[in-house]
Amino acid sequence: MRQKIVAGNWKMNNDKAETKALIKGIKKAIKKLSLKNTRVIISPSYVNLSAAIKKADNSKIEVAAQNMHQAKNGAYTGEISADMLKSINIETVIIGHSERREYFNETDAILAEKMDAVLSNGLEAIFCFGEKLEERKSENHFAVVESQLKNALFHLEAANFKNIVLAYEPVWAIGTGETASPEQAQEMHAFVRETISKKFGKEVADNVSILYGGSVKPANAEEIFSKPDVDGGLIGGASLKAEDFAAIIKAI
Ligand SMILES: O=C[C@H](O)COP(=O)(O)O
Repeated sequence: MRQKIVAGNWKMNNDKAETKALIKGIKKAIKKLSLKNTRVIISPSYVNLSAAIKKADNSKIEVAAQNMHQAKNGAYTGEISADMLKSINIETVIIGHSERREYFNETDAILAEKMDAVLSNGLEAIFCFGEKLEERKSENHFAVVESQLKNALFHLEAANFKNIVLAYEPVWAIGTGETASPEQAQEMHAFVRETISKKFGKEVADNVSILYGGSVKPANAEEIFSKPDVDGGLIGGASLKAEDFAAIIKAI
């Protein structure tokens, strides 16, 4: 079912004490919100996932991982498997963030394997995609996004989309302070929904949540979230301050 979602991607920030303190702050700040049909997700680093789950227990906050390896187990030094995440009660994983694509060479083919691993393990994926600045400037942004979706998702079954959240993150808007305009976000989200509809049918497309990510702040969240095909946000920098994150949640 299509849901409103505000997800915070903490990236490589916050040690254990900071993780617990930030969760405490978010819990306090959102305590009185009704959050009907709205999910709040945070995504701390691997080493703090267990502490985060414990701290977020009995609250409105879900905890997700930022990445996962596609293999079941084996000689992959430094990597984390689905079984390991499941063993600490993680149910959601971010896949395909542009920083993983850029700095860790995660290709569409690898991301397709990661999606298979996430879904076959009964986990939920927040699948990220989005064009780079030069691709937008050369007006190739729709083609780039279409190919990212095709290459990583089009081998899946329609039923898999029950466990997929999409996150459009134009790379030029991540951490730059430059946000896609609400119109640009809406235009791309509508295109993504149409692309999903053509391949998997209207019901799947109507029910999938599509988040926008890229310099979402308390000041611009409401306008971006007001667009009909924008179902929420994947928040980086502004998710690291409880008041800012709470203000973005309120904006939904
Ligand atoms: O995953 C989150 C995005 O990379 C957005 O980051 P940002 O809000 O700091 O621009």
